[in-house]
Amino acid sequence: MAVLDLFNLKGKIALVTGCKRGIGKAMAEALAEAGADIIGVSANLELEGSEVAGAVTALGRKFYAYQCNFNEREAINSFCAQVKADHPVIDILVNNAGTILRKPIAEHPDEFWDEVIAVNQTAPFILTREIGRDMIARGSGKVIFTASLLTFQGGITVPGYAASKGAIGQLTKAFANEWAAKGVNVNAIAPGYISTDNTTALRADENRSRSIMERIPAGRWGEAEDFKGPVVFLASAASDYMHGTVMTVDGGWMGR
Ligand SMILES: NC(=O)c1ccc[n+]([C@@H]2O[C@H](COP(=O)([O-])OP(=O)(O)OC[C@H]3O[C@@H](n4cnc5c(N)ncnc54)[C@H](O)[C@@H]3O)[C@@H](O)[C@H]2O)c1
Repeated sequence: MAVLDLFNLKGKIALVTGCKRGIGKAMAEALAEAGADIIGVSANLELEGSEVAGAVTALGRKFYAYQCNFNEREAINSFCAQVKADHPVIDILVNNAGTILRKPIAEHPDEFWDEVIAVNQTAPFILTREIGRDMIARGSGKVIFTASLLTFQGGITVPGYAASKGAIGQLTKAFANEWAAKGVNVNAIAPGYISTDNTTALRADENRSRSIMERIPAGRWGEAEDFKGPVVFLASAASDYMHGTVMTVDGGWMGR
């Protein structure tokens, strides 16, 4: 196969969670540019007529909008049943949706812990198990988890986030160990410090923002667009021999 054909996703269908904005939106658009139709899912009924839906359809690809609050276990189960009934074949699953709730550990409420673990850890586990089950039956599929620098580090005031993203690193390996021989690639992308709504407060704090930037070897914060290449790579035949990898996209932060 010619090398550029390895990245071609024509005829594939990709489910991207949390694709209304930020990294998920850039990834959905990139997968569509590479040829895939997109199933988008968001916590609210906000994807109908959204910018991402417009961008995907303008490329001549289909966009299917779904709603699911990943903080509700029953909603996840019904979403999985519905999307599998509507789309018997899903080739690519991108577990991007995530949330972060900050408070020092001594005052950290149970509700913060429960919500962050539910959205960042339990939902991607259930989705991957349910949608991946059909992938292993077919003998092909690509799963991409979204990790973080806090997959490797503890962070400050975000214990649930660090615990859930650490778990994502382990789940990536656990799924890969069972599914690599069944033709399904399971890998993760670990973003560094990226300019999205997730980091608005951090970037507004001039001192913290400057000290973060001084530690990034690339000398700049990341942008959502920096994830377009990595996601297409992990979703395509170009990465067929990659299993259980947590790929940092962090301007060099982890190597420092
Ligand atoms: N921005 C960064 O610096 C950074 C760093 C490391 C990891 N990440 C991870 O990258 C992913 C995308 O983050 P982003 O920066 O684009 O953030 P974002 O806040 O712009 O997007 C997060 C997405 O997740 C969705 N989401 C949140 N809670 C949900 C729920 N209960 N149910 C369903 N969907 C829900 C949101 O609707 C949104 O579309 C997340 O998993 C995040 O943890 C981001």
